[in-house]
Amino acid sequence: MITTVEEIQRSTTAMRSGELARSQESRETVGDYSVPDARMRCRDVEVWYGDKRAIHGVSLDLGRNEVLSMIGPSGCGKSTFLRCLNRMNDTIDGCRVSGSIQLDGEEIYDRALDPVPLRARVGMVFQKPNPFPKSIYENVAYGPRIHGLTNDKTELDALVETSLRKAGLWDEVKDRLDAPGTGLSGGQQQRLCIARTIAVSPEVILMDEPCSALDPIATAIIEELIDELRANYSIAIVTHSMQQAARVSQRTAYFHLGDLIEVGETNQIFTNPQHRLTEDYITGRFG
Ligand SMILES: Nc1ncnc2c1ncn2[C@@H]1O[C@H](COP(=O)(O)OP(=O)(O)OP(=O)(O)O)[C@@H](O)[C@H]1O
Repeated sequence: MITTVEEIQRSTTAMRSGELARSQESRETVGDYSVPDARMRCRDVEVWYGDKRAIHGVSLDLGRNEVLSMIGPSGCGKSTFLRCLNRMNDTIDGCRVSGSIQLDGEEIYDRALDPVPLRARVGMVFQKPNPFPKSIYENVAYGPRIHGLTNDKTELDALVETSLRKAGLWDEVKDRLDAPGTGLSGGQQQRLCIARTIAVSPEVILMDEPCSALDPIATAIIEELIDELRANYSIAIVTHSMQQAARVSQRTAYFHLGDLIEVGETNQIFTNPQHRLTEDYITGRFG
């Protein structure tokens, strides 16, 4: 136990020199960031907010039918990197992205590529459930309607039902499809947002801390759902919960101050991390 001012100073100096030693460790990514037949392939991605570099040359693949977790201390760039994958950063003033990000071999930052259909192919679920102020039915039907995915009302009804079923919500809402989406519980609203994302036939679903506003029961339901969705989609999830990363993902990427420090099989990252910074984070030495 630290009792005197001198001890506090000694301890602080030791911590600083430890941090310095770690900061001088290699920031080359440890582990294989590539996967065969990747759904998304990111190479040397840099992100700047004005003159501040938030992501430093990150290369990382997202495989087919996998859940990839992105973890790391607050401010390390997880959300920034996630938002690159469907060009959501385009909406932020002063944000610049460079490097290569491909979806099925196609450069998503190509000037000729329209980000609106891209965001249907790479859907996003946010931290706070954000249903439209419309009925449950309309929340799901809106996307397919604007993207012209169905020919008539019968097809649209069927698509709404399928999407709500895939999101595990149909049985709870089938008798009140005209009720407002905002009247559902938080966990149901998040599943409604997932149904809305699924309805436009995405290839990839990005999730930015999708359970952080939910209670443990609603969280467990969403985690089960993520596991089921993996059969049809590639999923990248940002989470602050290492337990959640361990439960839902097959691979985990550890970010630190804008660098991708380590990536590998989730089990290996949590039981046998190769980089000191990863180990410090998962053992709770900082974060
Ligand atoms: N819109 C923005 N404008 C300027 N800087 C930003 C913006 N968004 C993020 N940043 C900065 O970029 C860095 C990475 O932030 P980001 O939100 O991606 O981190 P994070 O790992 O997702 O953090 P958290 O876990 O706290 O959500 C931080 O230094 C942050 O301050």
